[in-house]
Amino acid sequence: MKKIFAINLGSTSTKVAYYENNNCIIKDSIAHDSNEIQGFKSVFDQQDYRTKCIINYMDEHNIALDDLDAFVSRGGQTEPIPGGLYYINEAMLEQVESGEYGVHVCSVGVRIAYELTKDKKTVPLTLDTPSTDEFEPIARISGLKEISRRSCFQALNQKAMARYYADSIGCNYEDLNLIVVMLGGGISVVAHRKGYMIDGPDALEGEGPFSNNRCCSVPIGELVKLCYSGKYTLSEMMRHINGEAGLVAYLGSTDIRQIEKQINEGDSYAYDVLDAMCYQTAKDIGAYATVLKGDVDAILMIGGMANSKFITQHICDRVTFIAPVKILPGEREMEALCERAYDGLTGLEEIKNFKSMRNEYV
Ligand SMILES: Nc1ncnc2c1ncn2[C@@H]1O[C@H](COP(=O)(O)OP(=O)(O)OP(=O)(O)O)[C@@H](O)[C@H]1O
Ligand SMILES: CCCC(=O)O
Repeated sequence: MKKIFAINLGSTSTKVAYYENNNCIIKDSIAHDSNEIQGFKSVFDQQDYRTKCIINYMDEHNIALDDLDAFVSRGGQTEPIPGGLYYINEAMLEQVESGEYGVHVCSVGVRIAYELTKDKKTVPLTLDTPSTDEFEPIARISGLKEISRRSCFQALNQKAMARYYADSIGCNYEDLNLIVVMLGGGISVVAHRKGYMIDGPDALEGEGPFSNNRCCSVPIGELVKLCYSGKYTLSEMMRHINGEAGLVAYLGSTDIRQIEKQINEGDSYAYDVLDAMCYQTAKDIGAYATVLKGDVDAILMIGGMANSKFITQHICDRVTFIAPVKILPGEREMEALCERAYDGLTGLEEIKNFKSMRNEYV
């Protein structure tokens, strides 16, 4: 029997799951106090705190670290890599922790998986990391010669939900053309063509619709002026676009249920901001329909915000002429992490070794 433990670090929670073979024994979410989280200067400073929460959880549920065959974490950001299962190794951690490819708390998870399994038989794994890059060459040409467009979004849930949808209609993911709209902590609209995510945003650093605390695409000249205004250092500016922008900047909250309540009580400003987020998302769906040359089997709305009628309705109003819209709220990240780790352990799927390729082409 294979014993697998999975972790998935989000901004306000740590999701955990324990599987024996392909059977889910426990799936849970450890909620964190937002004041406690905000007290950390950088996401990387949360490592000890999150590790303690995970260990306590395992102790309370009699899950012995030494007995595990795999400890799998949602991945962190590295140079662009093919999708799939990877061993977490030092080369991967060095890139993840450099922050060069974007900063998100999921990056801390891979370090925790690695540290907790050191000198044990347990293998530390990650799957379909946010740096999974299946772009076509045309999608990389940005127009500014020094900057190549790159893929950075919640690839794990994008792939897991796309496969889940394909299964649910009796099709292969590899036979479908989909636009998958992740409405989660961030928003990413991605074109999937026959099993490959051929174009999508760098959702952490400035592309796509604005979301909870990210600004994403903005008028670029104005952004450059703000960078040189003397008001921000480089790291302050990075935090400004990914941490202090989006809904939190306009409305002081990322809680959609709370924002909807304000709207229902007559807050027209909150209405306009949330409507603008939906408008930008719909506009992106239109753009990605052209990537697929109009041949779109379905538009999937996934993630926590897909629970919001306001959001799904306001997006649908503008996009149903493109393709049928399927609303599949939530995520299948823990299932994907555990099931695919099992496939890796039993030889059904290759487990890749991460190796940096970035100096190979210079
Ligand atoms: N039932 C609900 N109704 C409306 N909005 C919801 C509901 N549940 C969650 N949300 C909203 O969804 C967003 C969070 O989405 P989700 O839980 O998919 O992201 P996450 O796991 O925190 O982050 P990530 O995207 O990095 O995985 C928040 O803005 C939250 O307010
Ligand atoms: C690293 C995750 C980026 C996103 O929220 O899409």
